[in-house]
Amino acid sequence: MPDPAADPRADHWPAPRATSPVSAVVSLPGSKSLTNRALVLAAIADGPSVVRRALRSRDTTLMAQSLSAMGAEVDTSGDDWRVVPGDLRGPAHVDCGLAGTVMRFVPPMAALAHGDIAFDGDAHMRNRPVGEVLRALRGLGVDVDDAGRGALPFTVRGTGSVPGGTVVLDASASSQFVSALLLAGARYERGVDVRHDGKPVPSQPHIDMTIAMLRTHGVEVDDSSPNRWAVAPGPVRAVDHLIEPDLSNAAPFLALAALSGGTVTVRDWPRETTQAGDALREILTLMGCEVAHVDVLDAGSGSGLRVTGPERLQGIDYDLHDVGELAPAVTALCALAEGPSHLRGIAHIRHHETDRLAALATELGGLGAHVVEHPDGLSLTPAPLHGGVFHTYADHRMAHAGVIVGAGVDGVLVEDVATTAKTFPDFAGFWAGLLGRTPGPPLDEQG
Ligand SMILES: O=C(O)C1=C[C@@H](OP(=O)(O)O)[C@@H](O)[C@H](O)C1
Ligand SMILES: C=C(OP(=O)(O)O)C(=O)O
Repeated sequence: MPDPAADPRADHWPAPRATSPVSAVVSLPGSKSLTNRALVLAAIADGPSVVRRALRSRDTTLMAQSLSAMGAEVDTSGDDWRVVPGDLRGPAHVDCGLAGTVMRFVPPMAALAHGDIAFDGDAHMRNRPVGEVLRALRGLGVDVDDAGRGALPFTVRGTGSVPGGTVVLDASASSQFVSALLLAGARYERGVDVRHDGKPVPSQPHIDMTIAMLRTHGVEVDDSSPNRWAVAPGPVRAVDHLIEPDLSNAAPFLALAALSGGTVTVRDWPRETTQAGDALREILTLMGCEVAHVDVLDAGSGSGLRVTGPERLQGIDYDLHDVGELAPAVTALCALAEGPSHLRGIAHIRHHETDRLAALATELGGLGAHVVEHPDGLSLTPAPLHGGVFHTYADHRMAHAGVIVGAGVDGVLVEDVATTAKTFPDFAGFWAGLLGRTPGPPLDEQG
């Protein structure tokens, strides 16, 4: 008889408990942010290229499909995805799903196509902000029809070229607005000169990632002045990318070490990276963990990042403005800590897959946590937690928060854990395998 409790398709998945210190070495799938940038750049490059160890997940599959729909050849049959740019053309339809990177990054390149490119997505995607990108595109000479909504659904009516030039926008709701314009900007006749006017732009590492990747493609980017990014017109050279493991998706795995007093090593953690998830090294250190890059893994060859959890997990006061996507996992860990925490600077995560501040306050509060919701963050004071249903709001990182709490507390049922497929194939199976519950895929090594 299969164990129904182990079935990640169940509406309410009993999160496995870490009943003893977890000891494991894990290999994680590739970065969503790196994969989707590499795909966009490959599709507008001057020749064919390969995206090695691409992440295969809902967000990256939607990106690949949108590029194919516009005329690029994208072969996703192996682990290394091959992209041959073509003449971009419409009519085509782009399904954004719930992927911010598809909804924001694809319209500026769709503007280079001949013909109409129509965009829509999941129901909640119609609430996620994109109006500033569309307004900026109009300012750069692109015809966009959004019936005045400033949101999905909309149509980009491409003419095969974009004048480009200077544009001012408010990117305080999402760094992706800036990344989107920079990624396609070199292919505009005058390039782009993007200026931000508004409250601080969040997620700076993601803008740095965009700029670093553009430079790898031979694109000239001037980011020497604050709140201004200029991309010179010119070709986007074809380059092969090797995708790093997704460091933000490492959060729940490293959290397991932190909450159980065990040791978890994530293989191939880069020494240098633009990924926001690298901030986990500092955050977990502040919470009392021992964190170290290791050149040779205890269990064999290869390198990685090793985290060993403390006897008593400490709370933190931390500004997550630059690394907001870590907030759900970090908040869940703070709910298990022995001291109070204050997480600040993340008003913008109310526009992520769900209003994450409200969702975290509600769901952790429902399990007994003392959480106060602020306009730009959350504070938590230690309280005994109990089991119950943890709702996920179609948000992969809410599911990560749920399984983290469930590893530390009996009887947590995570609703729709399968929503993790947005950025991590078979997350639940992997997680269950790690905690000794079958079925689960084999891990590299498990102590
Ligand atoms: O450019 C990217 O790949 C991302 C940028 C960030 O978006 P925001 O700036 O909207 O937070 C991040 O949270 C998201 O997960 C991925
Ligand atoms: C905010 C996120 O995703 P998106 O790329 O859809 O904005 C996220 O993955 O945490």
